Amino acid sequence: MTETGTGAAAGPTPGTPRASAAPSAPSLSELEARATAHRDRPAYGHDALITCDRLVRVFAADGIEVQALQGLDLLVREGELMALVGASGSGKSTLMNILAGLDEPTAGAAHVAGRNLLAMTAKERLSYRRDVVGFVWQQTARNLLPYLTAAQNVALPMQLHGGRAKKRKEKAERALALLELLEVADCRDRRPHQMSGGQQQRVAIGVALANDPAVLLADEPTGELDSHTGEQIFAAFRTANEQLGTTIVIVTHDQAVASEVRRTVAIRDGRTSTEVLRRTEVDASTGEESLISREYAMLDRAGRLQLPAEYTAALEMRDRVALELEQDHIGVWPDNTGSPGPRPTDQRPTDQRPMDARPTEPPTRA
Ligand SMILES: Nc1ncnc2c1ncn2[C@@H]1O[C@H](COP(=O)(O)OP(=O)(O)OP(=O)(O)O)[C@@H](O)[C@H]1O
Repeated sequence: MTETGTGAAAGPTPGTPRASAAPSAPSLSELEARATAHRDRPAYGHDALITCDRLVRVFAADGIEVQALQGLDLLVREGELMALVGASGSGKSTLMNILAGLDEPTAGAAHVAGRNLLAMTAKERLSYRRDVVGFVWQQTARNLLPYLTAAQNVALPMQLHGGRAKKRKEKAERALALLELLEVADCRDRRPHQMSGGQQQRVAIGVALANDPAVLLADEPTGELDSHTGEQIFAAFRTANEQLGTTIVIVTHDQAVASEVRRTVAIRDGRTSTEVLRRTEVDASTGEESLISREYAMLDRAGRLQLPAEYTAALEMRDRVALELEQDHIGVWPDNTGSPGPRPTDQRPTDQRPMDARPTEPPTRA
């Protein structure tokens, strides 16, 4: 096997050992062509609605530094309804606060709907929070003003919105239309304490949608609710996504919510680590529909890949691994320095088979 200290992306021709001779120096015209290609290629995330590029957020408290985000990359396309999951302390809320315009990253880049989140003036930040993003928080009490009715709560962001002023009647009509869409029109004249937690959260979604934001952010919106009510809240998000086309990002610990969306991104130690994509497949012969779900590891822009802990533990991989580029996948072997390298695949006992990173036919979980 070829021993290599660099990523497979710069590896040898598939299936052949890495050449030992140094490559010849590129000519001036080759260097020029490379520089032009580099300059002309589209920027990372140019076609995404949300782009987080190597986002870092360091908190300093009592002389101790906490790296809440450690170079997080994330792209969200317009019209997506996706979930963010991760252990407590992995950085989910930190990311949401940055996307909501409530906090600023220490380094990296973040763009939402064409706004650069690191270069907004106080005035731009205010207009961003009013018009570009809407948010729904876990604590139902944080989402609504207690002394206003549901209809008044939904109309309030429209009243605070500057510029193209809507007439009072139009605002009231839009507030009612949103409450109807979210199936809480019957609560329009009730104050929050006269509504259930689930009704309050649906009204809160109405408030977040009032100014027709490009993005709706929700941090644990079903956290304080029982599972049945949680399903109803998730249905309300789906309605907003499908009928209004709003892009929605939901942070959740709720497995039912995470498994309902097409895309779930997991954050680990302040970085995106894995992603589960789901799609519906129809059996050509029976016409039966089934949900196909596949888990992918994230490859960052520097070519770094985080291997799942259970995989590395199963093969006792630590510190170093050996890589081999094959025609359609990359093999990853535990470091067995001092012992012969892995034998060709067909002669290897099953328990010594490498972990394969194939571009096609990844494991499928229903
Ligand atoms: N204002 C702050 N000052 C200091 N440390 C902070 C601050 N906010 C967050 N942190 C730390 O940053 C890390 C990430 O926190 P964050 O709240 O983003 O995690 P989370 O994934 O949302 O967790 P949870 O699921 O428990 O809400 C944690 O170690 C947390 O203690």
